[in-house]
Amino acid sequence: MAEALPLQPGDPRGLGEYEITGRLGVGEHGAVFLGRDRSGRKVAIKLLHLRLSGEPAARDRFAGSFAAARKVSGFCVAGILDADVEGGRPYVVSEWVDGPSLLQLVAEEGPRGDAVAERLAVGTAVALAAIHRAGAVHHDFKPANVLLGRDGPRVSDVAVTPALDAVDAAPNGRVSDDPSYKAPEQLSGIDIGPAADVFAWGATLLYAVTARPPFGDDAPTEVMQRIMYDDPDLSAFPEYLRGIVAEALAKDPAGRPTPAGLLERLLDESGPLAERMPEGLVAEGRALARGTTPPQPQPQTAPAAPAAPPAAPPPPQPPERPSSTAPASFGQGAQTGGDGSSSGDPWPPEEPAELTRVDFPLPLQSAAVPPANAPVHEDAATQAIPSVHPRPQPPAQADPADRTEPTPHLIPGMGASRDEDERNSTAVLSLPPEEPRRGVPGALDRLTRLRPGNHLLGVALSLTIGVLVGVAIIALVLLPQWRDDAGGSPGPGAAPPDDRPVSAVPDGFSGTWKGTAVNPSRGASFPIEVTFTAGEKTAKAVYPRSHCTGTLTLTEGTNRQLTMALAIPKPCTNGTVQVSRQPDGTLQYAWSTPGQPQLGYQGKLTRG
Ligand SMILES: Nc1ncnc2c1ncn2[C@@H]1O[C@H](COP(=O)(O)OP(=O)(O)OP(=O)(O)O)[C@@H](O)[C@H]1O
Repeated sequence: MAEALPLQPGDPRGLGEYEITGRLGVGEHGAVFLGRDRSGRKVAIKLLHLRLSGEPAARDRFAGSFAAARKVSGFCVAGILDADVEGGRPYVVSEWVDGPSLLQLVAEEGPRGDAVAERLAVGTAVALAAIHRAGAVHHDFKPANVLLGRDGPRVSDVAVTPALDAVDAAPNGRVSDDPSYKAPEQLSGIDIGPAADVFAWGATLLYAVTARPPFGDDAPTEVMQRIMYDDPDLSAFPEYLRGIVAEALAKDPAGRPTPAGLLERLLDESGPLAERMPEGLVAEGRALARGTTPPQPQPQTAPAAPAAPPAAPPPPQPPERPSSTAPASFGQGAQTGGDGSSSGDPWPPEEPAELTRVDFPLPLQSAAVPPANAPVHEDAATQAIPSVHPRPQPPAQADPADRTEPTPHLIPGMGASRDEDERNSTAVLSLPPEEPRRGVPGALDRLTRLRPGNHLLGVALSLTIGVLVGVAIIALVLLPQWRDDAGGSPGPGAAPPDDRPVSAVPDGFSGTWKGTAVNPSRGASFPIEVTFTAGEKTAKAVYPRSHCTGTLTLTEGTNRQLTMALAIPKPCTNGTVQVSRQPDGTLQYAWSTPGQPQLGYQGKLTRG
């Protein structure tokens, strides 16, 4: 690969004090040129697609974002040398790195082996630790920004994204960006901090060992969905790296190690990596892990590395011939471990492993647990046990046995005390106060006020009234409820039908419903199909784009709204679903999972 491509018509020949000599490439934020400073040193100059407003505050914010980044020193960073925001087109000058990006190398030569993975892991963790230690963040760490110099990996584009964010030129989570290496919090826009770089570190390493985007290569919305909910397959890592990468890819930023924490683990005395890394890198990494001043950057030459290759960056080589120019540690050349044994990619280069599609074996969230206070409907028989109190339930009434006021007995002479009997002899045959009188026909009401001539008549009247009251309760309260539970429509005058509880899917939900759910905070959307059958306790949920079919199980519901637990296989995610009938005849479908409201999505489904 040539050092740089020729300049094109329209490319600048100079920027400020820098002479432009060639083109290194074009990224999303602008073209990168090879240049020379006054001393003749080669530099990389990124000319940003950005016109800052004349507003001084925006320029200050933009320039300020580089202030911390310029303090970053270390052998694993392509250091920021200069940033100009005064001219018509801002540009950022950084150290030129003689080598391809990790993206280029893996795209051309396939997945890297264990030795490269571990060198990348340590080198880039050192870079991130140095960046964070300087008070900066990267926020666009990805394979394109890991440059493979002849002496090790170097992280480029430090502070460019935060600078653009500072002037609202690159809002986080923008759907047009490739989200593959963004952390969940960057997609949701909540709680974005240095931990996002650690997530990107894990995702970038996964790309290096699989040659596949860590969360698939579908549409950005699908990728975002997987970043938010799914754990990628890490089986391509050697065991000693797998656990560390898994922690780096934790969905919750608070659950991720810091770069210093990564280094502590990676360079642990008892671990296998330290002795395979260049001494200078180990010293720098351990100092960063301890929070002490790192030693002067040392070249990252591996302890027993083979003779350094020629200076030119590694071209994509045809497999027939060895790469004489590839970086010793990253290209096709053999890698040598600290013990002198070959621990790197062998020559001829290993065939890219027959990789299965990146898999997402475990849904993030376990099956949703219904709220603790949610009534658990058992079977239809127990559900049908009559309750004399129509729902919504009134406050629980005390057991009559606990009352201080004795309840008048229905049958005169059977009161709790003599006094009571006397009271009852003149004013009884009323219903107990807890029994609602509504629904008792007027004739019965009058009957209850009759003074009985003797106990026999009283007993007869009481029994008659009791039976009639029971019949009335059954007719007015229980029958409509039974009809509802069976999916029937409520009788006239039964109120309010929509809020009546059900233990099975009511008629109104019956059929197949289709629509699209969206997560507005992530700009993600995906189609959903749900099929309900009246009288069933479960329904079928299909997410066609992700090829998932799940089961919704009713946990609680009314004629209008059902709360259901969604059990669905990977790559989709379990959760709690609420479906509610809308006045316009549609269904509102809302998915959620406890404690993570930003992950929720919802949408309107129509029958069909
Ligand atoms: N400091 C550098 N030294 C050598 N080459 C560089 C340097 N910085 C960038 N490049 C090269 O320039 C090209 C474009 O880099 P750039 O950073 O713009 O890409 P990107 O990261 O994909 O884009 P963006 O960061 O804008 O999304 C890449 O091929 C990269 O290898």
